[in-house]
Amino acid sequence: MTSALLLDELDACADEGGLRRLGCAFARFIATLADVPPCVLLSCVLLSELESRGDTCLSLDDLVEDPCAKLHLTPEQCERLHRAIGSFPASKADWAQTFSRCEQVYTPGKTDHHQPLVLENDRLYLRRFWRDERSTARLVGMRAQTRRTVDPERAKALLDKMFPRARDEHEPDWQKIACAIAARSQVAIITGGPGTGKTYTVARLLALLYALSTRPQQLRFALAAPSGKAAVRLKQSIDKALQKLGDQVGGDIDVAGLMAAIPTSGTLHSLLGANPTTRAVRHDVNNPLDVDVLIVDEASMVHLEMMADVLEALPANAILVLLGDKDQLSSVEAGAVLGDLCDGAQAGNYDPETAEYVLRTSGERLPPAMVGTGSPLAQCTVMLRKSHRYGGAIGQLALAVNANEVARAQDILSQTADDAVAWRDRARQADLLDLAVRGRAGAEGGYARYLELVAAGPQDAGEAAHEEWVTKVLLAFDQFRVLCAVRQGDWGVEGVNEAIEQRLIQEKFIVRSGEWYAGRPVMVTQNDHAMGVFNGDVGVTLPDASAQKRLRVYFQGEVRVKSVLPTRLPHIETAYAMTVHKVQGSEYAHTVLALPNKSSAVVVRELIYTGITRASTWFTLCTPNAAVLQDGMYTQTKRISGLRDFMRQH
Ligand SMILES: Nc1ncnc2c1ncn2[C@@H]1O[C@H](COP(=O)(O)OP(=O)(O)OP(=O)(O)O)[C@@H](O)[C@H]1O
Repeated sequence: MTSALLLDELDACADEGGLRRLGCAFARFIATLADVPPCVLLSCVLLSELESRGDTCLSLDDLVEDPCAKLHLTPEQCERLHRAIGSFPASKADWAQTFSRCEQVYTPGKTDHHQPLVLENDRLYLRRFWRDERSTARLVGMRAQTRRTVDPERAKALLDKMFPRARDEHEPDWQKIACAIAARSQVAIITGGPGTGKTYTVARLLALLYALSTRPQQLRFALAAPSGKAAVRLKQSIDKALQKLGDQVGGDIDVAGLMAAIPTSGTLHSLLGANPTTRAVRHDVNNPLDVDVLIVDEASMVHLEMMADVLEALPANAILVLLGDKDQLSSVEAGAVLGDLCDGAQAGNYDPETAEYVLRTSGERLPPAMVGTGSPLAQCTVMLRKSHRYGGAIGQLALAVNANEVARAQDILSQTADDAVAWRDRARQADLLDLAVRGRAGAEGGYARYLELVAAGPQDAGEAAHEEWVTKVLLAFDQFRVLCAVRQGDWGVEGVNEAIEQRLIQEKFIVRSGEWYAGRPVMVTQNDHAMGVFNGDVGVTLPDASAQKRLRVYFQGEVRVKSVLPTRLPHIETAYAMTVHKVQGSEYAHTVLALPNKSSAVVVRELIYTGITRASTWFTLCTPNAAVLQDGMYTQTKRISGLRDFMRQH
């Protein structure tokens, strides 16, 4: 009876917009399977809500405090739920007992009936997240314990060639250390902020593996990233780094042979042969990937399910290298895998045996404070600590935000000596629109530049001139971007896009007669394999090369531009302004970050850090209310996950 009452109250909360319907439907489904106490049904709804926020499980500690508090409901709605439930288990042990008595909850050690819920390590899981966390921990743990044999003299000779030491350099060369460590590992993690040389390092790692291999011509490499754009960027950066390396090392390493052996880079979805509609993958433990070395870039964006799939599909003797910035926003979907795996990366936690190996193979001495005891994975993890891209204000600002030094961040933002950083505080939306159209003094950017190119059109008739023009327009558009933290309101991506469009019409940069017009930038919001466009791809609408001036949307492909008819793109949104989440893995010469006028759970330190580090040359912060910056910097997202605990068990 109370269960029925609770389910009705939950539906009422969903009707009022306070809860996702999916969670309520899940609770109803569980109630049809067995006689389940109301507090367990509420936990089902909570699990579903938490999943939508990126958590993989529900901690019993949170339940003891107040299960309703986590639901973000009104006090009145909470009271109704409390009334329907009656009383809650009083302690963590009582909650654990309630769950373990429930038929629909599996507790490891008991008979497994494939129940939809699982209780382990004082956490309640939906079964698929429990399975993925366990399997990720098991497979990463197994790989971390496997050592490959490396000839230390040969490795040192190669590493010395690839990383010549500057005379005045006294700090350890973490890039060289990363290569030495990764060369003996079946799984390696190379983490670091933007411009710390993750790609530079991995290009050298590939050269090292190639040169150390007894059968280099047969080595099968694969490069992948969570988004198409990041995949394209990875291959371009590796090619560039290898070309330079070839000039540096001459004939000592067959860099040309290596470059020929490296295929184009793709998304993780395409690597695994994922079916976009069913989530099924073609490659798994029974049909493993045909690779010896897999490099995954932007690993902070890889969600739990994807990481578990990659690990399952990778042959046991293949080398997996994860590259990413552990401090960036986590994946949109549930999990914070890279952050969890990099738990001790800052501290190092290297064993004396690792320190000795690193010294022998690279000549680098690990700082004594970082040597002690650590997990097997810590022996395979390296954090790069020196930015080669930012010496100035942007780098300092990113560091201050990351270290939660609010006053220092505000000082850097307020200084006027360095044009790289500017702060528009107490901004009105009109200030943001000025920035969006013309940029600011001391910094290039503003959408006027690419729209002037659009208006000028190709220099000549013919396909070649058209393609040259399209490439220039896409390049110019990609120099500048307005980023928003939220979706709704005057400072959200929807309102800002609309306002920028109106301003561009007023200033006659665009002529809009319908939904589609020349110059309209759009972002794809759903993968479309048939059209070859993927979630997050950004293109610009332009007249095609024919005399009819029919509009097409042009995207930068890996080698050439590709185009799609607007009518073939049902899932897009205008992209003058984009959310910070959507631009992870991208970089613009000038980035403008607009924060909303009220603090919210979305504006957190990782988001501000990720926004700042999208800028390569100029960064402008636009805040209607400076308190939102402060509040955001103080707040760090803590995704609930049991991966760290599972890792400790392996
Ligand atoms: N040891 C080094 N010596 C000289 N230049 C370097 C070194 N390491 C990196 N760089 C240069 O610094 C720039 C940034 O390096 P890279 O792109 O590898 O960094 P990243 O960490 O992969 O950046 P992102 O966060 O954008 O992915 C590149 O131009 C690279 O050539």
